[in-house]
Amino acid sequence: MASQPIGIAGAGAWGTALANAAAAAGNDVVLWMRSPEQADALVATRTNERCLPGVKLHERIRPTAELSALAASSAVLLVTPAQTTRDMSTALASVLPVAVPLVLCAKGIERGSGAFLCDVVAEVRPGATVAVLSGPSFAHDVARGLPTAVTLACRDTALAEEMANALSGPTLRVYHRSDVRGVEIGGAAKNVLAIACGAVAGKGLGESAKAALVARGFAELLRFARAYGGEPETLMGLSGLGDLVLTCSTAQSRNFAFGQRLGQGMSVEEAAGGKLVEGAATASALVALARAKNIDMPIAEAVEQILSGAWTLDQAVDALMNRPIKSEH
Ligand SMILES: NC(=O)C1=CN([C@@H]2O[C@H](COP(=O)(O)OP(=O)(O)OC[C@H]3O[C@@H](n4cnc5c(N)ncnc54)[C@H](OP(=O)(O)O)[C@@H]3O)[C@@H](O)[C@H]2O)C=CC1
Ligand SMILES: O=C(CO)COP(=O)(O)O
Repeated sequence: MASQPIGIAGAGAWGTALANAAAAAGNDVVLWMRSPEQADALVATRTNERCLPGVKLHERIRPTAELSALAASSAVLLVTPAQTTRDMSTALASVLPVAVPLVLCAKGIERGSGAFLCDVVAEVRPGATVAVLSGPSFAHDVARGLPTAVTLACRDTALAEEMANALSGPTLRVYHRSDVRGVEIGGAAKNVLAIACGAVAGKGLGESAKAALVARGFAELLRFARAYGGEPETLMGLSGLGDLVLTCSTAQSRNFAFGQRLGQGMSVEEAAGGKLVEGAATASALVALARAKNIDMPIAEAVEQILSGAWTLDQAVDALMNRPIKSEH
């Protein structure tokens, strides 16, 4: 794997941080972005000031706006927003040999279709190998070389191990697993739950309420994953509980910060502030999938009702607090 470069499609905060980590792990990296101007700027300045300010690009990274430059990669990490997965994997299918695995790094479920992102890729790139990389990892932490651990899942266990080894470096530790579905569910669902935690913080409802949301949110996550074929052990690991705890803890998370601003009384548009909020894009699909299998997900449901304008935050709190008392599970 080390003789060929690792390809990265998407040079936002996470794509750039992963490019640096992959290069630090001893790989040549081809970093694709859609804007030729941005690629020229990265080549000239060796920084990505717009997305990851203050971080120097590793010398083994080659920025480009030519998608075909990814064709010789040993694997391509797709690091554009979840809702671009269909278009991006279709575009990649036209330039990548089918043998090149695609590693999905976005966290979400496709809106409208309700499709898991791995299934989207399987549809547009039949026969190709798909993997998922997820876990508690802020781009800025990884880029600063702070110790971080994530999970890479692929049904081909030997390939999962090979890719995890190739991406692991001095400060990024990549575990491997075969449960692709469990890993992708953890990443997608925790963003929706983090919006609820942020709203609790923004409204000043206290640390006890926040801890209750994390615990009850995790119960929702487990229920959902079980119903959709994820392994409970996966959800108890980095990509489930680990990422839920991280994202529910700090306004460094865009999802948490978005919820916090909602809690302070801002509208949905104001609260997003032009930033990528994956939980807001995924909430309706997550809730629709839960309803389709009668999975009880009151916190995710409350987030969706707030985002759709059906409930105020006060109504959501009332709804959650006035559910029938029941056995905890
Ligand atoms: N940031 C983080 O800490 C982490 C993020 N993630 C996940 O990674 C994914 C990306 O997040 P992040 O990098 O932070 O987001 P950013 O907003 O920083 O970057 C998004 C990138 O995607 C590009 N992009 C947007 N739309 C398209 C499109 N239609 N076609 C091609 N490229 C497009 C943008 O290009 P342009 O600049 O031209 O608009 C930009 O380079 C998300 O799913 C997120 O949940 C996962 C772990 C950590
Ligand atoms: O997924 C993340 C950390 O693991 C990043 O979360 P945000 O998208 O909420 O910033």
